[in-house]
Amino acid sequence: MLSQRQAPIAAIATAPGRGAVGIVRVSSPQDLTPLIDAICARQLRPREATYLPFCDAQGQAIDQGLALLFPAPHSYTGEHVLELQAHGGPVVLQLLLARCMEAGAGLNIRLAEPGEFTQRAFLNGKLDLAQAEAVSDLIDASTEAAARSAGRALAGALSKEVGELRDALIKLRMLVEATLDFPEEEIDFLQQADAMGRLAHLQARLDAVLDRTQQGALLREGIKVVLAGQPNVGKSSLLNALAGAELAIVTAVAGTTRDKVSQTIQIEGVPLHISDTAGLRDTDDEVERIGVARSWEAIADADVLLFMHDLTRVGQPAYEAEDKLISARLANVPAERILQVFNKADAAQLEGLPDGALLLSTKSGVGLAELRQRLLQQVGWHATPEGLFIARERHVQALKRTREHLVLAMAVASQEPPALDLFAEELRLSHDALGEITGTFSADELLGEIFSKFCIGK
Ligand SMILES: Nc1nc2c(c(=O)[nH]1)N(C=O)[C@@H](CNc1ccc(C(=O)N[C@@H](CCC(=O)O)C(=O)O)cc1)CN2
Ligand SMILES: Nc1nc2c(ncn2[C@@H]2O[C@H](COP(=O)(O)OP(=O)(O)OP(=O)(O)O)[C@@H](O)[C@H]2O)c(=O)[nH]1
Ligand SMILES: [Mg+2]
Repeated sequence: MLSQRQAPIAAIATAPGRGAVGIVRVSSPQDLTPLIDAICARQLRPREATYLPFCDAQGQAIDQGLALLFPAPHSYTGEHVLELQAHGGPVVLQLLLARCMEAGAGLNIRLAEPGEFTQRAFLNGKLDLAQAEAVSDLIDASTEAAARSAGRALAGALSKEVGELRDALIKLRMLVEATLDFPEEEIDFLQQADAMGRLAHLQARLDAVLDRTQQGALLREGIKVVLAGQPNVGKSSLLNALAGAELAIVTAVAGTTRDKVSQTIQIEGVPLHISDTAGLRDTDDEVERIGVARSWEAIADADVLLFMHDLTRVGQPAYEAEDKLISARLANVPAERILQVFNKADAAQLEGLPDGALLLSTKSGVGLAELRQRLLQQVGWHATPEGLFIARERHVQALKRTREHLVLAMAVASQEPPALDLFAEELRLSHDALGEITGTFSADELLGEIFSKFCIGK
């Protein structure tokens, strides 16, 4: 690992394809002069763009571009970074990258792994882990709200919240550890230092951060919504209405949809990955049967199951019989994940419906706005995107573990007599869990997992 880290790396740092300008960048702990001499044929002033020809091994110009040298440690990675800003065609950039590999052979240069520039920035203390993840989330953001929130996380919004919790935790730990050294004072400590009061305060702050982090994770991961129900109830019509486009075929024929049709839309910046599925029924049609099997798979995988009823058929014996069969099979889907909606409100009489039933007409648009709100409510979205930072499920889990150990510490402290060493240990475990977010305590394995999901050149 270490020797790998020490080799210079190179990659095309702009998305492959046609762009006006493209960048090949090199990051190296060693001095890059030999490579610069070979390609740029002159010295570069630090952090100053120089317009020059990029030379191949024969001294022929590959392109005319800007060379930019960031000497260590004042660069993105904290190492020496050379940027060759060229014309953005894929072939010229590949040529330039190949030229860097050739000219850097003596330095043992190799191609960069995905995320390796940012990983080096992390290892050299330029970014903490939460910020490094935000770099990737910024690039991958699928909504404007997600991009803005990733920008805030990159600027350190999550790190700052975590840092404040950490400081409070460290203060408490210092008090406890000091007391451990003077066992005769143990009994008084918890009262004198108001350990319980501090813990309660810390927990309240942690809960606030956890809430914001959960909202940030929703913004990043989005929600998997599956539209299901009997054939012909209007599932595909709803997908089209939500997406604002004719994505799925709609006909009056029951059994129109066979394959799952998926589309990501956004509501208040929260990405919703919506899947329309084949109507649920027993059928002799082989293709439709496979479609229905896929519907059930999608249902099992849904964050929210939007189960649709057809008001023009509710109460009819055949419809109700089918509904019973389906309901029995739905019994193992947690009730809080299911949102029941009643469609075709424009064409039916509306008596005898359950209280709070969500009425809809994909035809007239009635109930759509309410449905959007209910979808967000269902997954616990209550934030306004302004001021939010993007986060990941990993951060949520680490905060939950931090909280668990705080709660255990409180339990220990309220025993008679309190076991101060156990109290100290729970605080330490809480501190460790918190440290996983910014990467103070993170296994190599976790780091590998995180950075491998980046795009190449980042
Ligand atoms: N051309 C180019 N544009 C880019 C990047 C890049 O690597 N190259 N970035 C890549 O992601 C982002 C900018 N990130 C950067 C982060 C730090 C430094 C840097 O030079 N840091 C020094 C000096 C800081 C200062 O002067 O305040 C340092 O940290 O010491 C440069 C770019 C977006 N735009
Ligand atoms: N009156 C009325 N008709 C609707 C409404 N929504 C859908 N329909 C009609 O109901 C029929 C079935 O609509 P689809 O969207 O194809 O239904 P589906 O649930 O996807 O059907 P399958 O793919 O066969 O499972 C079509 O003729 C639609 O025009 C509505 O709100 N009101
Ligand atoms: Mg359909």
